[in-house]
Amino acid sequence: MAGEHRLLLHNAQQLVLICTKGEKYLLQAGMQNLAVLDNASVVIGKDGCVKAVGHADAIRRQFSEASFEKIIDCSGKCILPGLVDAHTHPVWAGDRVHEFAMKLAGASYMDIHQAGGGIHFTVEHTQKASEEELFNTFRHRLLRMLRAGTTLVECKSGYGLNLETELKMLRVIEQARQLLDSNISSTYCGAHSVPKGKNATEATDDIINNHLPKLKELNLNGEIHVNNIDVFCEKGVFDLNCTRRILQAGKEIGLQINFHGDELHPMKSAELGAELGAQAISHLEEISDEGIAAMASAKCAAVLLPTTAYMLRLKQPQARKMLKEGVIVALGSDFNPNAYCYSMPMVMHLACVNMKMSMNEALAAATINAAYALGRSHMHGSIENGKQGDLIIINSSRYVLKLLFKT
Ligand SMILES: N=CN[C@@H](CCC(=O)O)C(=O)O
Ligand SMILES: [Zn+2]
Repeated sequence: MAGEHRLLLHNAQQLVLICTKGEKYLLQAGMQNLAVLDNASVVIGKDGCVKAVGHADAIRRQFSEASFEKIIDCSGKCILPGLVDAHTHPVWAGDRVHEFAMKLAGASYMDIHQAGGGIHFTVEHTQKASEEELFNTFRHRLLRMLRAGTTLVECKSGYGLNLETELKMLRVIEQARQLLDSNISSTYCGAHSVPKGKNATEATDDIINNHLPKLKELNLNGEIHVNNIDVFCEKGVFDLNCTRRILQAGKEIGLQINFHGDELHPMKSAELGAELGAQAISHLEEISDEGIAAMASAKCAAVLLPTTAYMLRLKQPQARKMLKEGVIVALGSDFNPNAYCYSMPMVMHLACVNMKMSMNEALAAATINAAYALGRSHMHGSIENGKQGDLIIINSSRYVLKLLFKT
């Protein structure tokens, strides 16, 4: 029987399952006690899903008569589920290296934004760029992410702001979804900034009256597949009221709420997200105690972004307090022209050093919990029967050594 199954990975020194009971997310206790098998094997079926996983001897017995298209000897190596990056801005043109110099000289993120730079600078360049140019740079970035172990990545629009360019970005994301190996969760982020010539209320009206109906139409006829709606809820950008209106309207057309909140100023974004049934909120450096409690009881994931606090010299998000209070903590790279990091191993490393997460907590946050933040943990984020067989093999006998220590 030739190639009855697609793949056998056998004899791994460590096989990091993450969890084993179909958990949709892990809270602190579960994150600290990840499921790991020593001397184990995994079988991937023709459909690309996990068929069996277990101790090497048991798999050998169970599949003694079976044939495989490919067999990889993983002796001395570790197998993990593909990493999940729950927050990126990967489609854009025009670099912002000049702003790094301004920041090093003391300018804040908002100083640059209010002077017309930052997101506005990227919008200007992205509006002018062709779809082909955007696709080519995006493709390169996704491949770099894949090489660093990311197999599911959230990708935002948000450097268009006008309908035409937002749709151009979403088409580019759609093209990558169809042509490349990475799994993508696509996010409409037309409220990433208030476009020049409009105030926040006018921009909000434009999004609700013009952008969202068009997205609904294109989603329904299958031209694009947008999964999430995002808003930059921040002082001087979109206030709580505009944010509420946009997120609510997005939810009404079937999008999951997943937005930027409580980053530079306390906005009560966490409380709003919990109230609206958000799947996730990102950043949260300035979250209130009430916001932490509300997110814990609403099962709304906190997507923490260690590169942002590092690059902008912000205070660190309170990962330890969130974990203690029962929040589902996930991680993202926040890859964008201001935080140029493709690597989830580096993000996990920063989460350990700067946010005081343990190595196991960081790995759970970059796998099952990041998948939950995207509403995809039924198929991604752990190695369990029936889930997508996106795996990484690392050339190390202990996963902590190579993945979290030597990033
Ligand atoms: N804070 C808003 N958005 C991005 C930054 C985007 C940009 O500066 O281009 C973030 O998540 O960090
Ligand atoms: Zn962001």
